[in-house]
Amino acid sequence: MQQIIPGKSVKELDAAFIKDKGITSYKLMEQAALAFCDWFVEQISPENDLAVFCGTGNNGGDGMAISRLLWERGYSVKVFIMGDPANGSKDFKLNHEVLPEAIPVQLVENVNWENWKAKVIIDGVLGVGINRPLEGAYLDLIKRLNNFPAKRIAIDMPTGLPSDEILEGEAFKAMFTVSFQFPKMALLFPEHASYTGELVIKDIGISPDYFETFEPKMYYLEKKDIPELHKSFDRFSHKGNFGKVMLIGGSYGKMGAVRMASEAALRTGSGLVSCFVPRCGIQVLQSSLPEAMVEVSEQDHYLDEYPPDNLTRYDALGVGPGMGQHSKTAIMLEELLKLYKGPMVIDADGINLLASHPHLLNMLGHNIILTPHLKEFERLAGACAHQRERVDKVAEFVEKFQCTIILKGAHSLIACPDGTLNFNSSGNAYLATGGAGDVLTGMITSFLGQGYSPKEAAFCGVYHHGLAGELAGKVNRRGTIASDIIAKIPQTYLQLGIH
Ligand SMILES: NC(=O)C1=CN([C@@H]2O[C@H](COP(=O)(O)OP(=O)(O)OC[C@H]3O[C@@H](n4cnc5c(N)ncnc54)[C@H](O)[C@@H]3O)[C@@H](O)[C@H]2O)[C@@H](O)CC1
Ligand SMILES: [K+]
Repeated sequence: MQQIIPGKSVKELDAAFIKDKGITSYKLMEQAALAFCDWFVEQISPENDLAVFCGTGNNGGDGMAISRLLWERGYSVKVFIMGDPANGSKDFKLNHEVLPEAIPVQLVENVNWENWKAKVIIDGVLGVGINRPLEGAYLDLIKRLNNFPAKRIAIDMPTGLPSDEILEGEAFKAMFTVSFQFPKMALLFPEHASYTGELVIKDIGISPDYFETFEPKMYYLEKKDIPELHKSFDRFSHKGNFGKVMLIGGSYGKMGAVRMASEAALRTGSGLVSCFVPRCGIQVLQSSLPEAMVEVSEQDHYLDEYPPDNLTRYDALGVGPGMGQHSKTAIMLEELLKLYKGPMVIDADGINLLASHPHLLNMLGHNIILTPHLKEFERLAGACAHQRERVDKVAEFVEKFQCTIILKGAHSLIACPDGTLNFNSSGNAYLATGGAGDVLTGMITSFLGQGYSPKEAAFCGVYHHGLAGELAGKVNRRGTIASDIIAKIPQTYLQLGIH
């Protein structure tokens, strides 16, 4: 998996790579520029005139190299330099020197903005070298570019965005950020969505072993990582191999949640799916999901204090969807935690009950995966000012209670008891729809039931869920509903080449 390291470590990483490979830093910059251009030519046709803004550090060096390479590929390019080129970094200067004379170059301070035009703005002003908020001429430039009607593309980082912290002040509002080798952590924060735009990661050839010495252990979960996590089944496999799981939840008016989680478990491949619901749920489930078996609790409208009998029948449990927060249900959850030693996902009202009965937290452990969204997590662990703080709190929580946490959102964070923090790459905004979380619970429960470890189940569940959302979103766009995501689960296996 691709490791994410702090922006301040990038120089050290590059230096180790360059030394080891016996190449120059200029060559590495050229590789980065080529990777950017390979992506660019697929997106933007040469009819568009380009304005490339370059600082005088290595981000500006990238900008210069990209200007040359795109000009060679037939684009009309103009270069604008922010800062004093005489004080530029070594590789900025080298790339400045080899810039073809046909490319016009101007200092930003000399630009007459009246009648200035460009269809595409490429931001190579500052990258991971940023060490303070933008001010003065830098701030003026970025504000101007943000208001300009052009397509905006950032090289490595949008200028002004710190690589690992929350933005203070202003930054370039990119529609696309093409980041080299790994996503800088701040590009994954929800607060920065309008600055990062669509995130593209381009490999520049630095292999994973160069990352290993760096802390913290943060990773980016990508499509290529998923197939090897999957178990293979053959034609002699029987439904027992695919696991027997139970989804526990539902309450009066919220039976859909447990129904969707159960269908998602079936679509993810579970051999047998049972539900445990209040009495009022039996008709709903039996008539809308005939593949699932149903057991009922004594009460009509909520789950009473007694968990289902004989829990050892199940390979995994998923608890919480639509469950409500009745005090009797809290007792049932406590009993479950006492009695069931197999793997378990706890979601939604299950998490809310943990938050309102904190003594239960000490019963968590390696076999348990919690799947809170941001607000549910804050109910568990206290309010957080922003995602940076939340990431730290998630890591602390997991260290303390030794369970897995999946903090849901764009780039869901999977924090594991082995100390790793893993950000997901799949998914899109169409996943933000009622019931999508229930679908995720069903999927992870299914993987646990199929014998995947909690870490493998969390990775596969989150990745496939995001991918199903992407596939559903392609067809249904803003009209995507959770059932559409369920319907696309089988196709995610096809897309990943898994049988
Ligand atoms: N060999 C390498 O080091 C590679 C670097 N790459 C590029 O190099 C970039 C990092 O380059 P640098 O380390 O030179 O840093 P940057 O080019 O990001 O920044 C240059 C300098 O700007 C100054 N600065 C910081 N904050 C400022 C502010 N708010 N206002 C004005 N000036 C400010 C700092 O002195 C900083 O060193 C990466 O983001 C990436 O684009 C890529 O070419 C890949 C290879
Ligand atoms: K930039």
